[in-house]
Amino acid sequence: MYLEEIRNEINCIDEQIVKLLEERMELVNQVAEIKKNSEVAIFDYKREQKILEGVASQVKNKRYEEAIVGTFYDIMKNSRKYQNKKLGSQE
Ligand SMILES: C=C(O[C@@H]1C=C(C(=O)O)C=C[C@H]1O)C(=O)O
Repeated sequence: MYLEEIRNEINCIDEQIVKLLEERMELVNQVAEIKKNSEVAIFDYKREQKILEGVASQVKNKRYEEAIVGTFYDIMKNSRKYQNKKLGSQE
């Protein structure tokens, strides 16, 4: 495949990822609403570790595992950043 063709495929995948990330953030926003009215902390280390372990076990090609797990780590870091901003925390 030529560079342009490969990049077009990447663009299609990116569109799907953006759509799914937006859906994920809608749910994160709902979680934040619940946290706002309770004592539940924004950061849940155990939950994040479980998610990362689950992601690692789903990756079929182990050459990509580090990159994909790292991506999910960043997704959750930004999810927390969003929640902290929404809830006005200094974290
Ligand atoms: C969304 C939550 O808040 C944080 C972000 C998470 C995520 O983006 O998946 C998971 C755990 C928490 O550290 C949650 O508590 O479920």
